[in-house]
Amino acid sequence: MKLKEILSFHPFSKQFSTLYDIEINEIKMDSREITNGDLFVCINGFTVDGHDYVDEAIENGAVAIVAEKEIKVNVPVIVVEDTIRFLAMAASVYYHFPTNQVPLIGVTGTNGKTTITYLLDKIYNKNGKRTGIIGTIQMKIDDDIYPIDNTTPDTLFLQRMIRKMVNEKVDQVIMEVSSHALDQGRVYGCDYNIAVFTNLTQDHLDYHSSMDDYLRAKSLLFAQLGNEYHSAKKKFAIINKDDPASDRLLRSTAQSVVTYGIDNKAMVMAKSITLTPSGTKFLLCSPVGNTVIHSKLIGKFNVSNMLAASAAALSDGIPLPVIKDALETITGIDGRFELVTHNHLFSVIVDYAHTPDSLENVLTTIREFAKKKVFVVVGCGGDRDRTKRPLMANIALTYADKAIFTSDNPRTEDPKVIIDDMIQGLDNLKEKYQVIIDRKNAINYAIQQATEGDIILIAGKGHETYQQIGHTKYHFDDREIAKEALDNKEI
Ligand SMILES: CC(=O)N[C@H]1[C@@H](OP(=O)(O)OP(=O)(O)OC[C@H]2O[C@@H](n3ccc(=O)[nH]c3=O)[C@H](O)[C@@H]2O)O[C@H](CO)[C@@H](O)[C@@H]1O[C@H](C)C(=O)N[C@@H](C)C(=O)N[C@H](CCC(=O)O)C(=O)O
Ligand SMILES: Nc1ncnc2c1ncn2[C@@H]1O[C@H](COP(=O)(O)OP(=O)(O)OP(=O)(O)O)[C@@H](O)[C@H]1O
Ligand SMILES: N[C@H](CCC[C@H](N)C(=O)O)C(=O)O
Ligand SMILES: [Mg+2]
Repeated sequence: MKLKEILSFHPFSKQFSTLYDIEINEIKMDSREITNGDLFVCINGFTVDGHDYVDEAIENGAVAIVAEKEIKVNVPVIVVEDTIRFLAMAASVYYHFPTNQVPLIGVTGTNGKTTITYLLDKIYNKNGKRTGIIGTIQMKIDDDIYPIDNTTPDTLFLQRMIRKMVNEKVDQVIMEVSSHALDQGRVYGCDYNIAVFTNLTQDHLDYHSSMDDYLRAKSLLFAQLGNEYHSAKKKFAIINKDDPASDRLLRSTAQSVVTYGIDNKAMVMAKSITLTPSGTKFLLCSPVGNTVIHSKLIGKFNVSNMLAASAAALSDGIPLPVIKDALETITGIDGRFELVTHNHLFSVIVDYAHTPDSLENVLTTIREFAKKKVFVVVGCGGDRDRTKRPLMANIALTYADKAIFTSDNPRTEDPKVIIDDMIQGLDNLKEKYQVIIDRKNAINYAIQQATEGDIILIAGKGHETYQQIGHTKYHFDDREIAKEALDNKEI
């Protein structure tokens, strides 16, 4: 595509029309990925400033540069106010506006995003639609899997992947939208037809300056739904009335709203809930009818997730019996409340709880069914919100009989310092916890200690198949380690 075409959205694009008749191979934001004929867009990031890599980009073959300041080089430089905004618009143009060509659901909130995207995936599949998913676990088109690094990828990758989905005739794209992505403009230009809000509880306060700032980021998804009622897509905001943030989000959009809730009056509700160790039963009540759901998913929080998915699907006109069929077919989500198979008389559960609220939800659920002792093996991620560490340790000790505090992904932090953050002020509860820095040893220890009827929760890493120490990811899978430990345990 010609550079002047990429620049067509620019407010002063006419001034480029004769100047920039250059053919662009691809748009790139990383100098290391530049090959001959690419356009390099300089992003001033959190770690480094892309403007410092212009020379490298040109050496690698960049034929033009987009920057926030004048740079003296021997290729054209287009100066813009905000390169992040430019990048998103340019990517949309370059990939021919893929999100205008396929319905797109965005799911945001602290917990439950991945779960809801997989519930929606099943519902749309049961409704005869081909789906594409983008989120924490992977990117997926039908059953083809593509690994991704972030829950919500950067603009270029995102637009490219949605273009791929459109080309492969996907009928519905379902994606998680993280607060980082909203804040960093990774989803600028995405044309959503449905935006779903799960809940807002503490996380990411290393990144957001306050809970209010965190909520502001989440609200951008709802603002992005737009104010016009005659666009090509019918648009709906799906809001959890059980969360105190719901009012603020409701006010962020002018589009139609569908509310859901368990404890507060909403349009889509769950009534007569029965929670058991092997599943959940509830009456799904909606404006188009009621139906009983027998689900294999465990815990009240998963009822909330099922309501969110149902509300979104109902707003899109999917019949209630299809929704029921899908919710009843799903046996579980990878690494979420996943029971590790065993021949022992105690249970091992691997779960992705890595926030105070999710840990509390999972542990209270387990506590309700536990007949004997509950063990929890848990750590906190490095280079992430430090203030959630003592909260998570407190929750572990409140609901479990014994906690083993260990490493999650330490990243560039000293794992011992992370655990010290967790256990600060807990000296009086020393007999209730053990510190074992090595996660494998911690899991082994818990499994050795457990006896008949006990439950062990291994929290924080769920589906992850790596442990990140420093900048390196080593193979590590809680489920594999637990199975190995179970095999070695003498009965
Ligand atoms: C804090 C944060 O969000 N950082 C994101 C940010 O990276 P950054 O600002 O540090 O980038 P940088 O390294 O400073 O580089 C700046 C620019 O220079 C370029 N560069 C850099 C080096 C070089 O040699 N040449 C070069 O051109 C880079 O390509 C980039 O364009 O922009 C990158 C590209 O979009 C992201 O991949 C990166 O996510 C990092 C990896 C990350 O860990 N993010 C986490 C916190 C995150 O986003 N998590 C959420 C999920 C959270 C949740 O809800 O649980 C997610 O969506 O995954
Ligand atoms: N609705 C919910 N409310 C509270 N906790 C939940 C809810 N749904 C799931 N959880 C807990 O949160 C964990 C993560 O769930 P899930 O992966 O669906 O959330 P997520 O929002 O995608 O997380 P991430 O921010 O890491 O992408 C689960 O393993 C479970 O412990
Ligand atoms: N998307 C989350 C995942 C956290 C998972 C946990 N295992 C950790 O490493 O802290 C984040 O990047 O904060
Ligand atoms: Mg997720």
